[in-house]
Amino acid sequence: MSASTQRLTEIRTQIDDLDEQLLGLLNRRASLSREVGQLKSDSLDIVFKPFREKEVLNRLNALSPGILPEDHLRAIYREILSSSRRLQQPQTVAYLGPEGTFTHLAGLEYLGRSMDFSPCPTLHDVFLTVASRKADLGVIPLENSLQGSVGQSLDLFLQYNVYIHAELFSRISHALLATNADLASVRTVYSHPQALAQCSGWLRTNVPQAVVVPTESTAAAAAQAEREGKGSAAIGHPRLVERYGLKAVALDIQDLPDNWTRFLVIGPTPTVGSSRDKTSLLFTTPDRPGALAAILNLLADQGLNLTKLESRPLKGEKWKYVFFMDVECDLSQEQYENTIKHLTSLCHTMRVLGSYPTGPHLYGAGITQESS
Ligand SMILES: C=C(O[C@@H]1C=C(C(=O)O)C=C[C@H]1O)C(=O)O
Repeated sequence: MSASTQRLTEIRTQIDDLDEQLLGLLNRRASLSREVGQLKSDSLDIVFKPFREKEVLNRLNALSPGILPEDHLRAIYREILSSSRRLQQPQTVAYLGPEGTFTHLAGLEYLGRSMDFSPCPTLHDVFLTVASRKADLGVIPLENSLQGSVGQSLDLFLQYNVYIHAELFSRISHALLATNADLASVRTVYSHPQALAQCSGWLRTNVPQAVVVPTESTAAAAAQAEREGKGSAAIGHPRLVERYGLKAVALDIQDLPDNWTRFLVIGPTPTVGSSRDKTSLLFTTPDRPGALAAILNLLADQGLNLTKLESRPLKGEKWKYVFFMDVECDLSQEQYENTIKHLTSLCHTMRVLGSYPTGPHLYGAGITQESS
C-alpha cells in the first residue's frame, strides 16, 4: 500500500468517526428542538422564529474558524433549521407558483427543503391561503432594486389580515428561455410584468420584433412558451430549463447586473417575542396640511430611521393614498408603546404589519457565491 493510499484510509476512518459524532449531535439537537416544539404547542406559539434562527447563524459564523466558508455553513444550517421546524410541526408554505418561480426558489433557499411548499396561481391566492390559515406561511415578492415595489403585494396587505414574519433579499438573474435557440424567430415573449420591465432594454435591442405578453409568473410564462414552441419565449430563472424542457437562449439579460428582489415571509398571526430589527406599518392620514409631516416628525424626534416610505392609491377612493413604511426598529417593544399610541392618533387608520429581523442576501439556491 502506498503512503498516500494509507493516508487516505486513515483520513476516511477519521471522517467516519466525525460523521458518527455529528449524527449523535444532530439527533441530540433534534430531540431538544422537539421539546421546544412541545412547549410552543402548549402555549399556542408559532414554530418559525426567524430572529432566533438569525441569532443561531450569527453566533456560529462568529465562532467558526473559517475553513468552512460562511455561505456553506448557512446552506448546511438552512436544512438543519428546516428539519428542526418540521420535527416541531410540519409547515405548509404558500408561494406564487408554479414550481420554479423566483419566489419559490427564494423560499426554498431561505426556509429549506423540509417545508411543504404549496404553489398558488396568483399573489391574491397566496394572501388568501395564508389569511384563511390553509398555510402556515407564505412567500411573496415585495420590491425589486430596479423596478421598485410590486404594487399588487402592497395592495393585498390592505385586503388581508396577514403579518410579516421575515424578509430576504435574493439576487435575480434572468434568462431568455425558448424551445428554439434562434433569437430572430422569437415573435412573443412571456413573463411576469416585473421580469419584463427588468429586461426591457435587452428585449428592445435583441428581439425588437417580439411582442411582450404579461403572465401571472415567470414559471407560468415558461410553461406557455413550451406549449407554443417555436416563435415563443419566456423570461425567468435559468433553472426553468429543466422543468419545462426549454433552452436558455441568453443568460443574465436583466438591464443591470446587480438586480435584487426583496421577498417577505408572511403568516396569519402577528409575531411576538424577542427583539427584532425593523417594523413595517400601513397607514392612511387625515386629509389636512401637515398630516404626513406630523408622523415623520414623531419618528424623527424618537431618532427612528425610515428605510422605506411608499404611497399606493386607496382603491375606490380617488386621489386618496395609503402609505407603506419600514422603520429600522422593533416598535413592538414595550418602550415604544407610547410612540405607537401617538402614531395611531396622528393617522386616520394604522396597522402594524410586523416586526422582523433584517434579512440575508441570498445569491441563488444551494451553496452560494456569497463569500467567494
Ligand atoms: C428550536 C426552535 O424552533 C425553531 C427552530 C430553531 C432551531 O432549530 O434552532 C430556531 C428557531 C425556530 O425557528 C426555537 O424556537 O428555539
